[in-house]
Amino acid sequence: MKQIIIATKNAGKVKDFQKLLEPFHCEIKSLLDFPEIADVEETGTTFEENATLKAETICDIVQQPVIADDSGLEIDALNGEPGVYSARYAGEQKNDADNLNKVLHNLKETKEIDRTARFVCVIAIAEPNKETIIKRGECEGAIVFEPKGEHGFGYDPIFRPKGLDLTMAELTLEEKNKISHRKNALDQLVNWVKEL
Ligand SMILES: O=P(O)(O)OP(=O)(O)OP(=O)(O)OC[C@H]1O[C@@H](n2cnc3c(O)ncnc32)[C@H](O)[C@@H]1O
Ligand SMILES: [Mg+2]
Repeated sequence: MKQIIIATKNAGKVKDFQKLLEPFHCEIKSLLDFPEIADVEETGTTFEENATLKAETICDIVQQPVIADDSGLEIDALNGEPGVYSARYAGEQKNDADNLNKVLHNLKETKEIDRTARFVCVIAIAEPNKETIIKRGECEGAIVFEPKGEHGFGYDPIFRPKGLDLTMAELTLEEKNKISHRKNALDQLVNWVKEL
């Protein structure tokens, strides 16, 4: 069975990818299986730069196909913040609850109609001696006023996908994976994943 390494230490992303990649019958590993590999410093200013950096750095180390994901939440009323800085929005500790509470605080004067936002996911696939492939997926929606739901991770409890009356965290993993930014990015990479 072919093995793909997801260059992330985020357990929520690993779960998303495990489910999304199930149809391809490959063995999924992540950096949680390689605790000796240090975090890649995300020095880029775009999702594309950071996804490429993570994929290529880890591919250099493991010498096998690597998928990296750089993602985040863009909020229109905050000029696109937290954006590429989503993981550390409320500080270096990278705490999901702190991050979403900071968003709610910064939007407390913002009316429902102005709370539009989108999740962005850029996936980079790096393979030894091949050019890295990069694709972007998005999921449009809005920021609610109170966190709701127990599923998912990160900002899921405060993000309501467009057309739904539920937050992303109130959806099951299967339901999230039909509409998510990560699904929309991976859909463009199906051919590459099949050939890995
Ligand atoms: O860099 P890696 O190791 O992959 O893990 P990370 O958690 O640092 O990941 P990013 O740098 O890509 O930052 C992504 C941020 O956006 C959030 N995020 C990404 N995808 C999400 C999703 O599907 N649902 C909710 N929040 C998400 C996530 O919680 C982080 O705060
Ligand atoms: Mg990160």
